[in-house]
Amino acid sequence: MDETIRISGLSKSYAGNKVLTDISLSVAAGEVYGLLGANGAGKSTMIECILGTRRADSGSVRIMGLDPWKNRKQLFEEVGVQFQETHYPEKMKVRELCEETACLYEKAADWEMLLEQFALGDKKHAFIQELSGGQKQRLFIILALIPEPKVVFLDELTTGLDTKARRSVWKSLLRLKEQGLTIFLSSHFMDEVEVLCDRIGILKDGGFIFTGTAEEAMAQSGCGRLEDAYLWFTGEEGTEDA
Ligand SMILES: Nc1ncnc2c1ncn2[C@@H]1O[C@H](COP(=O)(O)OP(=O)(O)OP(=O)(O)O)[C@@H](O)[C@H]1O
Repeated sequence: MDETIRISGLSKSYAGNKVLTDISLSVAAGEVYGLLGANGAGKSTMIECILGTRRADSGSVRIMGLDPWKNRKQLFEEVGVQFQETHYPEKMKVRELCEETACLYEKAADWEMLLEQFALGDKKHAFIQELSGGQKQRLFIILALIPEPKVVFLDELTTGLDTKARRSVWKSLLRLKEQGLTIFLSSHFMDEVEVLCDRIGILKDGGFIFTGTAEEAMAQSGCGRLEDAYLWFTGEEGTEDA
């Protein structure tokens, strides 16, 4: 197995509150890994600690053998990132943002083709502030793909997208997966996870309460649907109105 991401003993606290405790994980080349967990479970923290945009308290991370702290520049030539909250100047046009992003990389994808692929071709000359929430989300995915990455991190991939846009994003990502892209994503949508992910990890109380395939999650829980299996593992079902 060619390993793309290796995480060993990753821990992170905020002001003494433990969010991640001794997390270890390995993601193979070409694999799509889905990180699941309730709001506040630590998914974004984990992605940020993996990428080195947030300092973990302990543990080590290697992405394609590179240390995100020590080999930052080299790493970000190979890694695409879409963060959950991304702020870009609103007075900038879509075309300008894509061009500027492409300039940062030695080799860059054909962003005009990506705009077409993600149904934003007609928004090339629009200001970012004129885009809807879902259109911005798709633009952020495109920006993550501009470096022609070997691995891409997508935090809450399709939050805010309508049904058609979600399906179109899935299709594009499956095409990229076929071409060998490794994808690490977080999601709250079980249908999405079932379509895209080879393996999932469910975070709760700082650690993984399940790792394996969606089928294994359903078999272990005795649930016929992934959403029910997820609720079974997390114990979230029926807790809201109790
Ligand atoms: N900068 C910070 N300072 C203090 N606490 C933080 C900080 N960032 C996150 N937290 C806390 O850490 C916990 C994990 O947050 P995180 O954003 O990683 O969760 P998440 O699983 O991505 O949640 P969501 O699904 O809501 O996006 C939460 O309790 C959050 O309040």
